[in-house]
Amino acid sequence: MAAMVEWLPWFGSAVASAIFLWSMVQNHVPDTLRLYLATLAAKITAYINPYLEITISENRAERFQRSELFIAVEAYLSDACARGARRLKAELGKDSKNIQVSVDDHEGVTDDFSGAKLWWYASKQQSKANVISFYPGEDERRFYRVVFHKRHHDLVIDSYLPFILGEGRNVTVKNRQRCLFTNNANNSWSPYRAKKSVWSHIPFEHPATFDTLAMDPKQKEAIIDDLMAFQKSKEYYAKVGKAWKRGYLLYGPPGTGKSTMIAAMANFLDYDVYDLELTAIKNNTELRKLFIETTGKSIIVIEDIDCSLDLTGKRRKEKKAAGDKDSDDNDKAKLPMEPEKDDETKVTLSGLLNFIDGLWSACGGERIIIFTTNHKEKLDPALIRRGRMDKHIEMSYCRFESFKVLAKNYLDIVGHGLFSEIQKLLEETNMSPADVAENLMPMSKKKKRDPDVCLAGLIEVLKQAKEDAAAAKAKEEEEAKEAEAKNAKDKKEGEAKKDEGKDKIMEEANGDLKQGDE
Ligand SMILES: Nc1ncnc2c1ncn2[C@@H]1O[C@H](COP(=O)(O)OP(=O)(O)OP(=O)(O)O)[C@@H](O)[C@H]1O
Ligand SMILES: [Mg+2]
Repeated sequence: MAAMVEWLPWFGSAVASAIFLWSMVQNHVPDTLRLYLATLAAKITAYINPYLEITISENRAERFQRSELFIAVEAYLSDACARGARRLKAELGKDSKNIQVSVDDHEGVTDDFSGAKLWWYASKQQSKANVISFYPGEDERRFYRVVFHKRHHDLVIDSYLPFILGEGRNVTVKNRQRCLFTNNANNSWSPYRAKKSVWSHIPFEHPATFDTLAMDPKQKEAIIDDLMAFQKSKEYYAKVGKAWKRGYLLYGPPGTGKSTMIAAMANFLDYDVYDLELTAIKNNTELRKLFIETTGKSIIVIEDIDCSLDLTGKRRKEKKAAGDKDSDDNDKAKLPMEPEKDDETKVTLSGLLNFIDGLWSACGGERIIIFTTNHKEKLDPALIRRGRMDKHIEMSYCRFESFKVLAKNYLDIVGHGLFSEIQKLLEETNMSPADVAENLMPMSKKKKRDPDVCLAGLIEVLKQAKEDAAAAKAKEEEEAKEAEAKNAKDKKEGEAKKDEGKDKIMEEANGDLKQGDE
């Protein structure tokens, strides 16, 4: 069938070309008759061969670039139709460990679309250009050709090819090697280097998933639902005129799984991760450049936002207004000709807000922004108000529900005689999942992870933590009491001094009055 599809258009074209050539060689035939014969040849071709063909070649006009449509067709055919093909070829995907299977050259594949039948085949031809190539196969031009009945012309152009482009892009995204990007320090940006040099990247291979994430199951389910709703809401965001993005604030004590949650989200959504180090950015312009260079289907992360952003402008002004002695002294110390210090970060709150509000994220859709912090209360309310950070997620200390997930992950157990004691202790102690997990890892001498040993060890650690917490609390209370007592004493002494002063003034006044009477 594939061979027939391949030769059918050729046959029609050959007949038409023969007629046309014959007319051309008959020089004595007048022009009008030649034109008539050419038209006739085209009509005969159409009559004999009612099929049209569209060729999608690999190379774009710009050199060394593959046509996006070609890549999409390749991906689409390998995913949707390749099962019908008998000859496939396998290659190691670019920048990836995945093996990618596609339709082999000269192999035909059929596809159905809205009642139309389409025949695809892949092929290649030698480049006619006189170029010496250094790599084997470089002078070959690969192409895909689709053949269909001419009555489906409009359907194929208006619906089928756009459909293939969309589907192919989805498959390409699914098959790509996801990456973890980090921003380079400004001095490594170069106009001569590739566009992406503002970010460096490595393959993203974090194993965390929502199954391995220890947290309250209801909270976890709500987050998964939220992410799924976001992913499916392209049309909704377009309808309400909002950039297709969502902001999450993850807050909680160290070791409660904020970074792990980000990895789980990226794995769940199949997104890249851009880890933005604000302290390496000099100003808002650089921030903008970095954001523009991010791609869709990505999570942009700013970890420990309270530490990395001084929320400059506003806070400095506030400090000065309050007569901040340090900053005044610094200003005075500066010599008039001293150049401005250039290396401190000048990313401002408003620069960041601009981005979050959609100005910069509007250059591409499907992005998630995540801030993490250990101190939510330290953040400027403007930064985390709903609408900017749409969802605030608290990552809390390990309670029994979270512990059960860790026990399943680390020890492969869902129940144990020591669970009830651990449950009680976890309610009475604030221990992070990171610390609990650490105690579930030790191996026995037989190089095995023994649940009895690990859980008994965890109980000991929890008891110790409980005692430490109680001792710390008692100490705190004692210190508070001492401070209170000192305050009360100081107050008493102050009042006594005040009374003494008053008595003295009265005595002096009385003395003055007596002298006056005399
Ligand atoms: N909720 C959790 N579920 C599963 N593992 C966790 C969880 N919390 C912590 N861990 C384990 O502890 C380690 C540290 O956790 P993680 O880096 O996610 O904490 P964090 O909240 O980001 O801490 P920090 O505030 O210090 O950045 C992880 O590698 C993971 O193995
Ligand atoms: Mg972290």
